[in-house]
Amino acid sequence: SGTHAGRKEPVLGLIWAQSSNGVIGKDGDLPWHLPEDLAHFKRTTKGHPVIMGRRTWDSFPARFRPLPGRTNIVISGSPERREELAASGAVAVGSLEDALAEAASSPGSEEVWIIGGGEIFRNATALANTAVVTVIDLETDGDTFAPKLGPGWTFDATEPAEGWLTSSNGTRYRIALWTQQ
Ligand SMILES: CCc1nc(N)nc(N)c1OCCCOc1ncccc1N1CCC(C(F)(F)F)CC1
Repeated sequence: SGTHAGRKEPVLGLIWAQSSNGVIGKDGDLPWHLPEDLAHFKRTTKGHPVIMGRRTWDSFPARFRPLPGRTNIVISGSPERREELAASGAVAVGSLEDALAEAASSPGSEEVWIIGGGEIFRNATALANTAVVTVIDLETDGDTFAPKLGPGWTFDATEPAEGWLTSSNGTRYRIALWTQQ
């Protein structure tokens, strides 16, 4: 995406959108509508491999699957599901380790983006070196939550530095960048 191209080592990034109380999902969907975040998500991940869990793949409206212009790597423990996923345009693997190996040999692998969901994020926070978090100024309930970034993570910046951006639909949000050496 260029945002991180200045980095030396390859970017292994986590990208998610969350409410102010840490919700990232509810009943397999996003509990908000934020077009500017969709644009940010597409712009950041375009041209790079994306890694996701099977539930996140299932949460996409079918018209978005597979995300165009990037290798869609989906983690599923079920061999049957892996066959179905491969038939629908994903690269299906059985573990995060296999997903990272697949991503490393995919186009645009100087940046690899882990895009969800909660379980995958939790397993990846120890391995990733970048987190790009859309924080939405909204308290909402949900069933899936953002991971805690451990002590190795440093808060770098938000865009905008102060305050919030306001979406076309009035929702306020900002984008926070964290890194881990
Ligand atoms: C965008 C939501 C989003 N934001 C940031 N910043 N980081 C993410 N990791 C992320 O979650 C992507 C996977 C989950 O995504 C969806 N989950 C439920 C319903 C719809 C979706 N979307 C709709 C838009 C579509 C498009 F390709 F247009 F972006 C992708 C799938």
